[in-house]
Amino acid sequence: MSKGVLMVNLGSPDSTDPKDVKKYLGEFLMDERVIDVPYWARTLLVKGIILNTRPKKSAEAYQKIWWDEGSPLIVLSKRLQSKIDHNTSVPISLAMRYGTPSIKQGLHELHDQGVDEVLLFPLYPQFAMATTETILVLAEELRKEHFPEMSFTTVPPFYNHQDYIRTLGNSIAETLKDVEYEHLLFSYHGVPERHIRKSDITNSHCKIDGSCCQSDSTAHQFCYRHQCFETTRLVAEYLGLKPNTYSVSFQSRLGFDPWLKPYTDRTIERFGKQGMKKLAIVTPAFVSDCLETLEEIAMEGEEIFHEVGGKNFTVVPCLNDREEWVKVLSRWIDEWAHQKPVEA
Ligand SMILES: C=CC1=C(C)c2cc3[nH]c(cc4nc(cc5[nH]c(cc1n2)c(C)c5CCC(=O)O)C(CCC(=O)O)=C4C)c(C)c3C=C
Ligand SMILES: [Fe+2]
Repeated sequence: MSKGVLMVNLGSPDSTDPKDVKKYLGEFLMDERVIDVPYWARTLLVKGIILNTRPKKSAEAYQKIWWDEGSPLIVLSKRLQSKIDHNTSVPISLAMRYGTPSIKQGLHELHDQGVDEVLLFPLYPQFAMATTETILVLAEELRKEHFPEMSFTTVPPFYNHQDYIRTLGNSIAETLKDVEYEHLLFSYHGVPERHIRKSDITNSHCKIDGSCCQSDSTAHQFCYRHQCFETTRLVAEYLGLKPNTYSVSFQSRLGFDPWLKPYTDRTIERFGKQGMKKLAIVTPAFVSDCLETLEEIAMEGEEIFHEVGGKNFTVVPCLNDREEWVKVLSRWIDEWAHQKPVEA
């Protein structure tokens, strides 16, 4: 048996050309775990409505953050992969759930190196059906069809892992060490409330009423909302943050269904209107900076804050290819690679 790792992130369009953005959004939004309505309704919504207007708007947003080497999300994921590759002895491939390099390409790359035992590593701290689950489902479909000799092990969501909490906490502390701020906002990517209910394995726990995420439940294993609150609680504890100096919000909603609240844009606006002048924001649902952090938070978020009288707006960068993070991931991979197979 030969081991290898497939790290998977979300993906980006191939370029900022609206045609490429349309292709990417088409693949992304036609995923039944992202827009979870029946196929006919999804087709009508995505191909009949969203893809007629959104690609132009999204392409303009991508143009504001695009780097000479390409999409920040892809460039940063590649830098992370390359640094981990230097630290570990097992082959590491990188794939994107949407766009390129695809999961199929990543598995082929490992297959060509003789790998038959794969560690699937979704690059998401918190579980969501629109992120972790869709990666695992697609990878398994591809395995059955094209790589039946391969076996998979999965890295579980690491939202409460002490190594992740420490690394995130240190990165926040480093960014904010000489910064004056009145409040630290933990802004997570939003999901429709319906997604949270669908992922409730008990079918009865989830109320999305502010209290269910705090009580003990096996449902939390798959509850994005609970996991976001836990990451926040643990980081706040690690940093010794005082109550009421930090809070949680959810960004990037799409469509008219209720999404997780409070919404980040409205929270920033409210803070400014209440007279807050110095706000810091961290985005722990993303391990790599991307459109959602560089444009929606660092540009749009700052504009909203300034419009309502806010002054200092500080954004904590994602973990990206930070040395401490590279060391943590390399160690996790090495520990998996060198563990002995369980005897039958
Ligand atoms: C129904 C739509 C969407 C759900 C649900 C959703 C969940 C979700 N997404 C991320 C991470 C990222 N999303 C990004 C971009 C993005 N997300 C959606 C829609 C949903 N996301 C759209 C339409 C887009 C594209 C841009 C746009 O048109 O606004 C990105 C950035 C990609 C990049 O190229 O930089 C990330 C990362 C998470 C973690 C998540 C659920 C927890
Ligand atoms: Fe998204």
